[in-house]
Amino acid sequence: MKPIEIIDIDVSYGAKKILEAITFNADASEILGIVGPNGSGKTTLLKAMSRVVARDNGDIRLEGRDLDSFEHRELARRVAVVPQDISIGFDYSVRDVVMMGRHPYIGRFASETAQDMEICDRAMRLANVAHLAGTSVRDISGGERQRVLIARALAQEPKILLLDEATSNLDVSHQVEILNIIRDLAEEITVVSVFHDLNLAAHYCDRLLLLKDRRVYALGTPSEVLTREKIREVFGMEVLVKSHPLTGRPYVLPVYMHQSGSGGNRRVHVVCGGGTGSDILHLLHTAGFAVTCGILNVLDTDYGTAMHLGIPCVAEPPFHNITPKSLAGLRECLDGADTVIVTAMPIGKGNLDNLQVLLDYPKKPIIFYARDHTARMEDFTGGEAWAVLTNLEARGAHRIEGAAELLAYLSRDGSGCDRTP
Ligand SMILES: Nc1ncnc2c1ncn2[C@@H]1O[C@H](COP(=O)(O)OP(=O)(O)OP(=O)(O)O)[C@@H](O)[C@H]1O
Repeated sequence: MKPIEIIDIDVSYGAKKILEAITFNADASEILGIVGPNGSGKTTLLKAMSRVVARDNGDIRLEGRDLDSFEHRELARRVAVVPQDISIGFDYSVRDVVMMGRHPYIGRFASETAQDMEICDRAMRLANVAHLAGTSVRDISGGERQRVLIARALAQEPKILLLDEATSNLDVSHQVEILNIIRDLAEEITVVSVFHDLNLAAHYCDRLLLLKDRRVYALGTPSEVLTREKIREVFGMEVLVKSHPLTGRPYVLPVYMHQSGSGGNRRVHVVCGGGTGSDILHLLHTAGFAVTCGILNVLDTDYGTAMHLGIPCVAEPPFHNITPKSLAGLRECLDGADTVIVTAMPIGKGNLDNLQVLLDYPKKPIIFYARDHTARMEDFTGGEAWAVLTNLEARGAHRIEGAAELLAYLSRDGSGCDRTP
């Protein structure tokens, strides 16, 4: 029996449908993260799970029992909520607020027992607010208030803890401290938490539920849910997803670029290597060019960038010379390209073929690209390559320095491609 099962629920505010056909369950001893854009219904889902808002239809089962069948105090002994709104109306002390978590256990006319006090003290210690016990909640910071509400939820000794962005007001060290406490607690209870920070969600959650357009868009492990494609689809944001070097969990790096759309799907092939092409691979890809690249070694930084961006790349395994098969792949890319960009990079025997092939394309517009003045072709290119580059330059290939200038050039006449002198 699952601690909580949500079966095909719809939730509305008046005539406005907020959630539709939501189905999932949370396992014992797991942290399930709810992620999704602003307004996608994350808070509403938590409210439905704690019976703060009613569902239109569908079932919610707590320990196999209909959520609606629980008497109020009975429910409060099982489900605790840390809300997004951390305002506390009255002039209570921190200890009073945390002790409210014991109300479901204390009879209406009874007073708190030594055991209640002990649990309350422990909750305050865990949430690092014990030193504020006698202070009014009006006289503490937003982050401290958030920790007080976490302590109140812990004092409730719930089986299911629902957190609505419960660490959003905390500084980074308190965020990690609280989430580590919650991680430890989750060995005994079920935690369902809304996260805006996808990296915290990836680190702390066993599974993620991604909401989009009122529905469950994805449900699975952080690696299954936090993919480039899904994030682009749901958040409309270009990101790189890498594997955290210490934990192996995914981490998400936003690509802080506007989608200019100036590429108009025109085709550009980039000959690069050693990280000299990564900036323009991003730039051209996000600008809407149909980019290909290679030939690259699979250990090359630029190869990694191409793979993260989903750019087709002709590649060789480590420590291999360029094979006829790869050369054929390169020719295929060059045949289809409107423009070829060669980045300023060291060119030795291993990658000289990349350049020599270009001599077979006398009419193909070629740009020698350097990221900035510190990366000039002269500085980086090996002697043997120089003759090829000079030859290409004599045929009209020309130099561009800086990504902005490159993009401006490619966008200038709608092609940047038919300017063979
Ligand atoms: N009490 C309410 N009455 C009417 N509409 C509401 C109410 N509360 C929320 N909404 C609307 O429901 C939608 C979902 O809101 P909800 O707060 O669940 O989203 P969310 O994903 O938690 O958003 P955020 O990421 O901004 O916190 C929004 O369009 C919101 O404006």
